[in-house]
Amino acid sequence: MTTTVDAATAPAAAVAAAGATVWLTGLPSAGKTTIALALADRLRAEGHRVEILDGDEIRTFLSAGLGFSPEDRDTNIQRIGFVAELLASNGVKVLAPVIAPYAASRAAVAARHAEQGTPYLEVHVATPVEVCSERDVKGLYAKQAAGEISGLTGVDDPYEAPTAPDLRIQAHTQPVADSAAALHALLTERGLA
Ligand SMILES: Nc1ncnc2c1ncn2[C@@H]1O[C@H](COP(=O)(O)OS(=O)(=O)O)[C@@H](OP(=O)(O)O)[C@H]1O
Ligand SMILES: Nc1ncnc2c1ncn2[C@@H]1O[C@H](COP(=O)(O)OP(=O)(O)O)[C@@H](O)[C@H]1O
Repeated sequence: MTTTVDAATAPAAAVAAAGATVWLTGLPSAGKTTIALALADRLRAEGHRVEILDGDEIRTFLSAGLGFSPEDRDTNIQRIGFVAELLASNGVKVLAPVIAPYAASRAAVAARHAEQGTPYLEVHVATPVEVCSERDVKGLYAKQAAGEISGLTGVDDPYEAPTAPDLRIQAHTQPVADSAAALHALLTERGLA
């Protein structure tokens, strides 16, 4: 059973009360967090309850001690997916700007949501690695190039791009507001905003 609300007929209050998880997957510095923050502002202004489960922050608490091996990344994703589903099934719009490089990990999160009848949207923030490495918000690309770190997603570690996301955003070709608007339109189309 799905909890998605029919946008055409549902009152605004019901749409605002419908929970969902929106997972923004993409490379480091792709713009996942920036777009999630812009969408969160808009949703909150419209009366939605919103939580952002940011990969970076989660690794400080919920996933403290985990590294970036395939196993640790999967554990991280499943933990975030678990919390996201709990929140979403209680009426929260959950935005997860988390790399989630492996298709199987993402599929497991989607399956958990499907089992519970909780709406789940996969969004690929498809900024190319050349643009991400120029932005290099945290200096990781420079460190990898200098040989100070290895295993950087999209450079010397895998990134399995989604083959059929609910939405693929060419985020580098448009302003942040347009990316957030595209995501908002998707939520509206699904009866979630
Ligand atoms: N080796 C390596 N590869 C990828 N990312 C790295 C690495 N080391 C540190 N970081 C920084 O960790 C931030 C959070 O990563 P995530 O939890 O989203 O990664 S994962 O989904 O578990 O793969 C991630 O945050 P974002 O840049 O916001 O995506 C990175 O900045
Ligand atoms: N068109 C754009 N869309 C999204 N972010 C952009 C864009 N142009 C520049 N940026 C910048 O790129 C950086 C992306 O960083 P961030 O959102 O933390 O990425 P991620 O969460 O994917 O690691 C931010 O500093 C943001 O201001």
